[in-house]
Formats: sequence, structure tokens, C-alpha cells
Amino acid sequence: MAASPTTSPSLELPADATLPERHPEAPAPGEPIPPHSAVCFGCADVPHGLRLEFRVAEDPAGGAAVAARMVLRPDQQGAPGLLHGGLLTAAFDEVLGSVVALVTRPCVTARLETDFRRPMPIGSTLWLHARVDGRVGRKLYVTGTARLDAEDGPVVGTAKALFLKVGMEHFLRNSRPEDLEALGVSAEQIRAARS
Ligand SMILES: CCCCCCCC/C=C\CCCCCCCC(=O)SCCNC(=O)CCNC(=O)[C@H](O)C(C)(C)COP(=O)(O)OP(=O)(O)OC[C@H]1O[C@@H](n2cnc3c(N)ncnc32)[C@H](O)[C@@H]1OP(=O)(O)O
Repeated sequence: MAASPTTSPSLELPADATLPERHPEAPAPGEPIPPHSAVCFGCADVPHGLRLEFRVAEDPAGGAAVAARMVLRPDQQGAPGLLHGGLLTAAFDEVLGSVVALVTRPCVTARLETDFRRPMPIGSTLWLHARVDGRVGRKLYVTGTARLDAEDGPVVGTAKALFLKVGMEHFLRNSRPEDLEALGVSAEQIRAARS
């Protein structure tokens, strides 16, 4: 039966998934992960951004894992004095995307599910953790946890996501040309990808 536009395949790890290792050129556990772009809303040092800070985490099973930190600012409120829920989902998108990038890139988020478990007061710090649980072809299954004020603090949110490996043509065809050109892509490359 064809999936309806409002339902997507499950985020549960398929039985034939394998645990992917970190790419040989990816940073090692304990090392920081620099922003993947100077303007990213999630990881760059921009005034309006989430300003997540990352390091590679140790994974007991030998897989890929990251740890990240985010300080909750007054301009991120939803309910008075509490973090806007959509920003936790945005933080998970970035953190789960970062751990996938330790395995293979580029990938994009296909589906992301957030469970909100406790309120998150402004002024506190979120400690996030994410792990790639398995891969089947282009599909990478990832889970994450957010804790309050300490790496072993109370769980305030959890997430599950599916990322899909894409080719560079995904960006060549869809991104704004001026942003691609700022990265050194020629107008001719963009035209060729779109013809
Ligand atoms: C020299 C060149 C320089 C270029 C410069 C560029 C540099 C860039 C480098 C680095 C960038 C890093 C960027 C980080 C970004 C951070 C993360 C984000 O914020 S991503 C933004 C939000 N996400 C999107 O905008 C995706 C929008 N969606 C899509 O584009 C498509 O839907 C896409 C690619 C996700 C899937 O489309 P399909 O055509 O490739 O794949 P199909 O055939 O539909 O599905 C493949 C399999 O996946 C499952 N699938 C697809 N969507 C699913 C879903 N929503 N839920 C569950 N399963 C799904 C399907 O059921 C299928 O499974 P079965 O192979 O049959 O088993």
C-alpha cells in the first residue's frame, strides 16, 4: 500500500542495519568538532543561532557518537522563562546531523521525532548526546538525548531520526546560487546541475 503524505516509514532500527564506524578522517573521541559552516543556525558563532558546541564522544560499542552543549538564552523563550520547544528540535537536528557527518557526508534529515520530557528553564545549559545506531544503504538511524545542567542531569528530551545520504547535486540543484558561489562553486557548475 502506498504511504499517505502524512505518514512516513518507521524510525525503528531495521533488523538488517549494521553499526557504522567513524570515517577514518573524522576527529577522534574527545576532540572538538568545528562548525561545518560559518553561518549555520545550529553550530556557527552567530548572534541569533543556537551556538552549539561539539566534541566527539566515546561509544562503548565502537560506533559514532557526539556530545554537545547549548546555553539557553532569554531570546529563545516560548512559554515565559522556558525554552521554545521548536528550538530543542532544531538542536537535535544539528546534533544528530553532526554525528551522522562523522560516518559519511553529505546527509540530510528525512524525518526527526522529538519527545519533550521536562521543561527547560532559560539560563540553564542543555547537554546533548547523539549516536548513530545503524545504517542500511543510504539510510542512517540516529538517536539523541538532552539533559539539564550536567552530562548526567535529568533527561529533558529524546529524539529519533532518519538521515539520508545525498550527492552534492542535492545542493547544486536546490541551494541559493549566491550561497553556492560564496563556497567557490562556479555559475557554470550550478547551471550544469540544473539543466
Ligand atoms: C562542489 C560542490 C559544493 C557544494 C556545496 C554544498 C556543501 C554541503 C555540505 C554539507 C552540508 C551539510 C548540511 C547539514 C544539514 C543539517 C541537517 C539539515 O538541516 S537537512 C535540511 C532538512 N532536510 C531536508 O531539506 C531534506 C528534504 N528532503 C529531501 O530532499 C528528500 O525527501 C530526501 C533527500 C530526504 C529523500 O529523497 P530521495 O529521493 O533521495 O529518497 P527516497 O527515494 O524518497 O527515499 C529513500 C529511502 O528513504 C525512505 N524515506 C524517505 N523519506 C523518509 C521519511 N521522511 N521517513 C522515513 N523514511 C523515509 C524511503 O522510504 C526510502 O526507503 P527505501 O529505500 O524504499 O527502504
